[in-house]
Amino acid sequence: MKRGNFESPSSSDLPSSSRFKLNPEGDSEFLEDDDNTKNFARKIKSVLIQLYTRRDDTVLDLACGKGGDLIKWEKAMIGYYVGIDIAEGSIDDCRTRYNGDADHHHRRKKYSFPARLLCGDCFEIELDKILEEDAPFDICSCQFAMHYSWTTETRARRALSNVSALLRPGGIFIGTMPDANVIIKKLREAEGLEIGNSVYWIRFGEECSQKKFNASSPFGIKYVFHLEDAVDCPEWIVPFHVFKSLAEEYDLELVLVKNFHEFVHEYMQKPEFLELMQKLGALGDGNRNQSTLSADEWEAAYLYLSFVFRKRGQSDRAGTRTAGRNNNGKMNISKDDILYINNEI
Ligand SMILES: C[S@@+](CC[C@H](N)C(=O)[O-])C[C@H]1O[C@@H](n2cnc3c(N)ncnc32)[C@H](O)[C@@H]1O
Repeated sequence: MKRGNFESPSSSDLPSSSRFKLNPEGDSEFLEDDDNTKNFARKIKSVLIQLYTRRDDTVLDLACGKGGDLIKWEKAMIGYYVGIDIAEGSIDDCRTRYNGDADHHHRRKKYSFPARLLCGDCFEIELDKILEEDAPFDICSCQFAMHYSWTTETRARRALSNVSALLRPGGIFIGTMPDANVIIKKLREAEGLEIGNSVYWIRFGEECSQKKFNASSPFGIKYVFHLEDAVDCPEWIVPFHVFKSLAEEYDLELVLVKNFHEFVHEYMQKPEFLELMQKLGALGDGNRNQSTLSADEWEAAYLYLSFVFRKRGQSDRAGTRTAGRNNNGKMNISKDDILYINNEI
C-alpha cells in the first residue's frame, strides 16, 4: 500500500504581499466604483471567467451560492445562466440579486441574460435529465465548492459526471478550490494538527495524527476551516492528481491548474493583462486606493488553486447556438420558478 504520496508544492519564491484583498467566500458582487471592497478571490474568479467565456455562452454555475458571480457573467456577456445550490437561503438571495431587487447592502442592477435557478445537491443528484432542455452548456463553473463533493468517491464521481454530461464537446469547466498540496505540506511542517495565522486556521482531527494519507483512499479526508468573518465549516482534501485522473475518466482534459499565487503572477501582474484588468475594474483608478494584502492574507491565498478542464470532442459551439435553448430561462424569477430537486429524482 502506497502511503503519503501527495505531491509537495514547489517552494514559493513569491512576494509576501500583494495589492489584492482576500475573501475566499467571494460571495458578493464586484463593485467597480468601490475601491475599498476590492476582493482578491473575486478578482481571480473574474479573470478566470473573462479568459474562458465567450459572448452568448450558456453557463451552468454549480454551487452558485448567493449569485456573487452574476455580475462577472454579465461582464462576460453570456447568453443564459443556470445556477444550482443546496442552500435554500442562498438560492433565494441569488434570485433577488438576479431580479435586481435592492437591499440595504448592495447597489442592484438588472441582468441582460435569462436565468434559471435550482435548489438541490449537485454532487448527489443526476442532473442530465433535469437540465436536458437547458444543456449542453458552453461553460460549467464551480467556484470554491468542488471540495464539498470529495466526501466519498461516489459523490466525487457524480459531480464530475454531471459536469461532463452537461457540457458540450469542447465546453469548459472552470473552478477554484483549496490546494491540497499546500495544506498537507503546511500540516506536516506544523507541530500539531492545526495550521493557520491571524486570518485563518485549519484543524485536522486525531485520525490524521500520523500526517500520512493512504493513496488508495483519497476521499473523506476532513478538516475544519476557519476564515475571519466566516463560519467554521468542514471541508475535504482533494488531491489534485486524483481529481485530474477522475476527471479524465469523464472526458474532461486538464487545461490549467494554478495555485492562486502563481495565478496572480501569470495573469494579474503582467502587462499583457493590464487591459483585461482595467476592463474588469480590478486595478482601480491608476492604482490608487488599492487594498493591500497583508502577509497573512497573502499566505492564506496560497491555500487555493484555480483549474480549467475542457470536455473532450469536436467543438460544436455553432450548432448548440441554435438548439432549443433558454426555454426555462426567465428575466425575472419568482419564488415559484425555483426548482427544488431532491435526491430521489
Ligand atoms: C464558499 S461558497 C461559494 C459560493 C459561490 N460559488 C461563490 O464562489 O461565490 C460554497 C457554496 O457551495 C454550496 N454547496 C455545498 N455543497 C453543495 C452541494 N452538494 N450541492 C450544491 N451546492 C453546494 C454551499 O451552499 C455554498 O453556497
